[in-house]
Amino acid sequence: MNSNNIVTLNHVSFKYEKEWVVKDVDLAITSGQFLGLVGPNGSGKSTLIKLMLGLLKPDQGEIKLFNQRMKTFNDWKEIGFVSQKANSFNSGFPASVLEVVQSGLVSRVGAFRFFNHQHKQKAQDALRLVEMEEYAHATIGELSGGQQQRIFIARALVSDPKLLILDEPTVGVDEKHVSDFYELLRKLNKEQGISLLMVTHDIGTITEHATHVVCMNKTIHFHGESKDYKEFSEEDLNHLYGHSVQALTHNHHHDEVNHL
Ligand SMILES: Nc1ncnc2c1ncn2[C@@H]1O[C@H](COP(=O)(O)OP(=O)(O)OP(=O)(O)O)[C@@H](O)[C@H]1O
Repeated sequence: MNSNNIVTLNHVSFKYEKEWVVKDVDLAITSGQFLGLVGPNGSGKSTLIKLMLGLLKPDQGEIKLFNQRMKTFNDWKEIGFVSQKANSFNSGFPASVLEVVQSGLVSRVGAFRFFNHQHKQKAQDALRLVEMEEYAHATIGELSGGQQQRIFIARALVSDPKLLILDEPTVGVDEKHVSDFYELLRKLNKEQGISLLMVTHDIGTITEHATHVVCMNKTIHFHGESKDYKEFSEEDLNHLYGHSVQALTHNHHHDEVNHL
């Protein structure tokens, strides 16, 4: 047992129906890491995250959060989650940015109580962290995909989590804003000390940002420091993805990356 472990998976396997989707996964996320999770379409990345969040139950193996068994763990404010479709709000959706961010505190406040000044302050602090303070009173649907993404990160940060899990957060973010987005993640990781787990298809760029990389296709094929992932050969990747990924590692355009 490592006291720095935030998430620990021991021999975790899961199937929705007959086929294993996650098979015998051993993995630890330790405090301070920025872990990039990559793998082909349908390789079990989102399923693995749902298992970590307690939304699915493993068929085999065990998951611990902060060294506590999932069954007894109830400190969910320690884990923030931003889902895949968080940045596709309909432009008519009638909620202000501040309301969306405050809604991240509902589990603390209780569904039928009102937000007080302190909650509003926390929401404003979270907006400052993602550099969206001036949009507090804007309507969420008016913002661009990239701006909405930041708001949903603020919503996940409002309860001061130790781990932030992001499922494909750069999808829908304008390409010219992707580097600003990575800069935000760097700041959260290095300056705020928040550990990050990010699912991404950007196998070409993730090693520049993440401290560690996990590459999976049902089982884990690589888990280590980003610098060592670069040595995981193109041949290994082609084998794993079942086709040539050479072009993809040098081209970060989403349309092409999504073919993985
Ligand atoms: N609710 C479900 N019921 C049945 N099968 C499912 C369900 N959700 C996912 N699957 C299947 O499980 C496998 C893994 O899916 P998962 O979404 O975890 O992969 P992924 O790596 O996140 O994929 P992508 O990169 O395309 O988002 C796929 O074959 C998928 O079709």
